[in-house]
Amino acid sequence: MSEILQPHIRLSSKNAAKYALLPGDPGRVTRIADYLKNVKELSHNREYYCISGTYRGIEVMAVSTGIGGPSTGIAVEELSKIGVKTLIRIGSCGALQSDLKKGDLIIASGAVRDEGTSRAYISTAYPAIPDTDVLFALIESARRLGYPFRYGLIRSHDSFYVDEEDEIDDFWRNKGILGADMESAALFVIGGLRGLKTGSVLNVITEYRGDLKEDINQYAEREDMSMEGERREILTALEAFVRIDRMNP
Ligand SMILES: O=P(O)(O)O[C@H]1O[C@H](CO)[C@@H](O)[C@H]1O
Ligand SMILES: O=c1cc[nH]c(=O)[nH]1
Repeated sequence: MSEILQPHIRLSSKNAAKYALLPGDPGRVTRIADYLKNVKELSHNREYYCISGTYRGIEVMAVSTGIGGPSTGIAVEELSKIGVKTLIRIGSCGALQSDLKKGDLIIASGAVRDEGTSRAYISTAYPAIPDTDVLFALIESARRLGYPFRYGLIRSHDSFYVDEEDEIDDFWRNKGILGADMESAALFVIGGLRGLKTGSVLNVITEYRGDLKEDINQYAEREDMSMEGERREILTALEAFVRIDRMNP
């Protein structure tokens, strides 16, 4: 555990909690604060906005990762250095299956490693999977809260605006992949290599063959079911921390 100030998240072991929520968007950190008590603003540097607080008596942090594997990898490494042990991504994603609707949750049981960051660490023979306790805790929490969700494989990618994105989506859809994000694979692989417990719960903000740009604009403007999905994923992850903490107090 390092007392040295980490250069990107600008935190040291003095700031660490056992549990961290990892949204991509710094704006989501501000909204997470509404679910916590004793909220403290810890740091804000580049894409990393970091707060701490308590949820049902448990100390948690929320740290934004920015978009994509590289900035997520930096956050995960630096959080690990200061002593954070359990990290759950709460992200937005695009659905690849037609039964998934806006505001539904996808709990990732593994990620296709179609991005560069995890490959910079180790060959794709190494699996991108969450910690089993975290996965089960997320599933149980979503079930108890009564939220619509599916669990299964997702795809993490670096290719938001490539010309062939529809064809790529169709390829993975036909392999049964539920949705697409840009960070979960890096989180799972780096977390696995560093001995961390990781998980990922994603809010469907655009349906299969939906209007991606329009839907992301709606999310940025905090409209419709995407905000309800965000509320659901935050509570699912916080309740998962409570379950995990009961198992390993
Ligand atoms: O909403 P966040 O958590 O950033 O997640 C998704 O949104 C971004 C793209 O709009 C990517 O980071 C993708 O993974
Ligand atoms: O389609 C989408 C939507 C959000 N994030 C992604 O990575 N893909």
